[in-house]
Amino acid sequence: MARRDRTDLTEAILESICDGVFTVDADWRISSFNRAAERITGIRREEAIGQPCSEVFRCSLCENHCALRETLHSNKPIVQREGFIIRADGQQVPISISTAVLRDASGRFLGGAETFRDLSDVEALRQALHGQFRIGDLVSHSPRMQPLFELLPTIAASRATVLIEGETGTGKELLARAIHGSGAAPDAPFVAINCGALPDNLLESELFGYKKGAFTGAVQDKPGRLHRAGQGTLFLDEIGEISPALQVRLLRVLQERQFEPLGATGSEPLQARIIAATHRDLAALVADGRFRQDLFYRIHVVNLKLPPLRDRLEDIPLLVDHFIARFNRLQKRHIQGCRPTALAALVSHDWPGNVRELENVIERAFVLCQGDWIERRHLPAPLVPPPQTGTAEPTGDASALRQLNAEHERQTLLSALQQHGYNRQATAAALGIHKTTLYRKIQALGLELPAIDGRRRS
Ligand SMILES: Nc1ncnc2c1ncn2[C@@H]1O[C@H](COP(=O)(O)OP(=O)(O)OP(=O)(O)O)[C@@H](O)[C@H]1O
Repeated sequence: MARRDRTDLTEAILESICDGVFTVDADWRISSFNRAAERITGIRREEAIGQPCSEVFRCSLCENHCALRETLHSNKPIVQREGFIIRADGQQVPISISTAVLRDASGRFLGGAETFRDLSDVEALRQALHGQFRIGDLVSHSPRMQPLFELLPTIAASRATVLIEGETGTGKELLARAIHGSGAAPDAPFVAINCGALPDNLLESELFGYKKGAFTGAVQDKPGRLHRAGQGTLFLDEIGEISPALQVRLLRVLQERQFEPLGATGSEPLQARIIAATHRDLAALVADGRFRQDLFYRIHVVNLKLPPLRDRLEDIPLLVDHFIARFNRLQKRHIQGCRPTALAALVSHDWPGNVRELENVIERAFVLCQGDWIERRHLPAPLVPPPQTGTAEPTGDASALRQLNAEHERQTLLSALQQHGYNRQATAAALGIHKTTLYRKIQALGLELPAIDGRRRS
């Protein structure tokens, strides 16, 4: 075969494989970059060729564990080393890397070749196996949230009215959006209104809308949110705050599935699905006579309860990673994670503001953190109180405290292991404990570590 034909054939093969492939010359500049590499990294070939590979291929291994550098030094290929890259859009993509030295027919050194495989699907499966759930933007791996995630597709497929209960910041609106987004009409409008934020008459006109001339100042028709939600979802946040008069009007709308804008001569059909939410105990409000029982039953058809964050501490590391990834994407930053001591402080906090408070704490840490890792000093004072003096015994339920400490220790160990690629020697050194102590703790806490090369490390 002629030399030119051989080159064309090699190029055709490179373009047809679904793993990313790039080659570097002796100066570490990229000399070829296939189509799959463009897809996985989000960087176009024209932008990549001729650039130093570490500027294009921003990989977690680049700095200390560059596989290609190791191969070029040792002359030995590396097969499927795991790491992640930061795509051009800031998204983190898990990959596995294999490397080889490139030589011509006479054995002359040409450079190196790296192939990399997108492990996003594998990682998603792995997360599913480890009990992580995600619907829309809502993430959790708490057993307390599991029934909710299991029910969600069935609830989303129905048009039943839903009542979501949960403390402030637990994700009620996010859950409502997830139900809407997983339903039959995800592209239909999702219209939210906070019933606790508006005075009665304004809330009424916002909900029902009005016709021109309905009152002084009504110079033109204004459709209400019941109308604007169309065939989508109307989210009534803080439903527990509406006045008795408006409770009656709302009850009629739900019973008759129609509503009348102020000043209208006829009624309009209600097409939207209603999802209501409250941070109050609505049944207690009914018992106190402050919320109508008949309306309660109308909106209580499906009832979902979001547990507070302090009752699902195991979600904190996952949520922290989730928010770090989001802020990295939004702010074009490359923060890698939280140091174990910072994570331990986060797990020990009570979170009265729930997930929203955690999100704010991470956002604040992004402002203060100039390096790659969020540390304890980047957290606000209430989370890192100065060391206690005195010898007073801790008060409260001892078993709850023990449980919290175990969870705290579990998260600290897991995070440290993760940061050191599950290398026990390095993890023990970082934590300042002996390797056998680390091993004992792993056993005692029943930590399941990921299988690597078919072996399970524990
Ligand atoms: N499980 C979760 N996964 C990811 N993000 C979450 C989760 N729960 C809450 N959040 C985030 O926390 C913040 C607060 O959530 P949301 O507004 O849905 O809470 P809420 O219960 O409706 O609050 P409020 O009662 O104050 O109206 C949002 O930015 C949301 O994206």
